[in-house]
Parts: sequence; structure tokens; C-alpha cells
Amino acid sequence: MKSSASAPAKAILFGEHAVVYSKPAIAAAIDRRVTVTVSESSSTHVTIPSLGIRHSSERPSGGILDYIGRCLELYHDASPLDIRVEMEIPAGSGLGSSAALTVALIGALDRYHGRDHGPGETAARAHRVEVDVQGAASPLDTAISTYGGLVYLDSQRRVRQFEADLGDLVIAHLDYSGETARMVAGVAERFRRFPDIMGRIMDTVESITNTAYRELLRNNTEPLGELMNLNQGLLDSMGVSTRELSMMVYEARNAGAAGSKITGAGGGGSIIAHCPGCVDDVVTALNRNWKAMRAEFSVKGLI
Ligand SMILES: Nc1ncnc2c1ncn2[C@@H]1O[C@H](COP(=O)(O)OP(=O)(O)OP(=O)(O)O)[C@@H](O)[C@H]1O
Ligand SMILES: C[C@@](O)(CCO)CC(=O)[O-]
Ligand SMILES: [Mg+2]
Repeated sequence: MKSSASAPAKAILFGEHAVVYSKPAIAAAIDRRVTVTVSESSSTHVTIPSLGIRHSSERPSGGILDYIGRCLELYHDASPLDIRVEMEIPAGSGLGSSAALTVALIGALDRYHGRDHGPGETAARAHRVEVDVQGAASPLDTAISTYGGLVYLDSQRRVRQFEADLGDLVIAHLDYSGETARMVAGVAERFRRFPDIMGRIMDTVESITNTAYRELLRNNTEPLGELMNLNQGLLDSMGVSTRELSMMVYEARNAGAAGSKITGAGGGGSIIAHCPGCVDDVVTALNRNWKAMRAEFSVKGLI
């Protein structure tokens, strides 16, 4: 017996890190997917060709295998499985590889076991896996990989799907990761040392995210770039930017982007830039040193 499922990667437009402190955030699914196939086997094997991973053990663990091991534990009575993961995104790029993998694997396992929990329950189960593995995680990444499209996660943790034309966006990524769990822990430490200052920073990110949401609902993308620049300044204040990410952010702006910021956890990973009428210029400029692409949105969630 064999079952497959796939889920999209994501880009956070506004509110990463603040979302861990119950602030709202906006994310979009992007046209790069993680596909998981599970099939009957005499012992448990995991293959992830894009990462060169071939692993055999009853309980996969270590790095990205932690997410797989934790998902398998959700199915107590499960027999051994062959698990194959095809990833169209690099792991640790800030584009939600962990969430897309977790959602796709839960989808494939549900199908394999003849269960259908529905999207709300799938997103909730995947979120619990991210929390268990990372220590802290917002429900944003797993929600967007489950639902696809565009999501506004409000301060009560409710998922609001919405539609908007995002205009021209470019994503560029590095080959190394800051590791989401480590970056989230770094922000928590700064919060512990300077609670008043960090609290105000998070409140200001909330205002930026809510302003962007209001404008997107009116299909007004004009202020997106400037709002991204405001958000980037505060991500820098949180300590999640690096020299290289800052160079990417400024390279995009120099090439004509209306605004640009880190997307995801920072430390390494990716940036996103709003590039009305100048996508090709920005992609060309960023591709000299990094890997850049036009971001394609309006993507299906878990299928
Ligand atoms: N090149 C790699 N090869 C194998 N595993 C990797 C690699 N890069 C990252 N990982 C593992 O993949 C998992 C997910 O990485 P990480 O949390 O940095 O990123 P992500 O989920 O892609 O991004 P984000 O959550 O910020 O959107 C981690 O367990 C990390 O150890
Ligand atoms: C940094 C963070 O806000 C986004 C990672 O994609 C962490 C999270 O939301 O769990
Ligand atoms: Mg992740």
C-alpha cells in the first residue's frame, strides 16, 4: 500500500518572530512544494534525495528527521514505513521546509491509515509537532502550508484566509540557515533582558502588520515596500539580521525594490522584496551573489 500528499512552502510577508508573542502575521504560500510518499515496508526508512539523507531506524531523529519521528509517534499502532520526501525548497531557507514537510507527512499518513482529520485538525497536529521539536513555534507556518493562499493569523490565533493581488515580489535565499529554533531562542533571551523595549518593538510590528492587512484587503499594494522597510528595521532590532542578509536587503532596494526585508526566522535563510515594475532588475542584481526568483503565489494548500 502507498499514499502521497504534498504541501507548499511559504513566505512571511509581515510579523515573523512577533507572531511567537501572539502578535498577528501575514503569510503567503509559494509555488514550491514538499511531497511525501509513504509505503508499506519491513522496516522504517527515510529518503530525502535533495538533502542526501538515507536513514533507517524505528524512530528517525536528528535535524529535520526530528519532525518525521514526532509525526510517526502520532500514529501509535503504526507498522514500519518507507518514507520518501521530495523537496522543491532548500531546508533551513526560512521558506518553511519544516512546516511543509510536517503537514505533507501528516496528510500522507492520514491517507495511508484511512483517516481524514480535515484541515483545522491537520494544521493543529502539525503545529504541535513544530512546538515539540523546536520548543516554541507559532501556528503560522503550519497553517499556511495546510490552507495555501494567503493567511492573516490574528492575535487570538485565528486563521483568516483572504485574497489579494500581492503585486510583484521577489524572494532570494542563502544556502545556510540560522536555524529557526535558535533564532526564536535568541529573541526570547533579548525579551528576558529588555522586556519593556522588546514589548514595544513587538507592538510596533503588530501595527505594521495590521496596516499592511488593511491595505491588502483594499487591494492597495502601494505602501507594501515602505511597510517592509519598517518591519526590517525592527527585525534588525530583534537581533535576527546578519551582515549578509542586510547586504541582500540593500541590494534589492538599490536595484529598484520599493522595500525589502527578511522573511522567516533570519540568521541566514531568505529575504523578500516588493518590486513593482522591476522584478527582472532585482532578480538579476540579487542573482549575482545569491539565488533569487520571482515569487509565485495563490497556491493550493495540502493536496
Ligand atoms: N542542508 C540541510 N540538510 C539537512 N537538514 C537541514 C539542512 N538545513 C536545515 N536542516 C534542518 O531542517 C530543519 C528545518 O530548518 P529551519 O528550522 O532552519 O528552517 P525552515 O523550516 O526551512 O525555515 P522557517 O521555519 O524559518 O521558515 C532543521 O531541523 C534543520 O536542522
Ligand atoms: C520566526 C517564526 O516567526 C517564523 C519562522 O518561519 C517562528 C514561528 O512563527 O514559529
Ligand atoms: Mg520551520
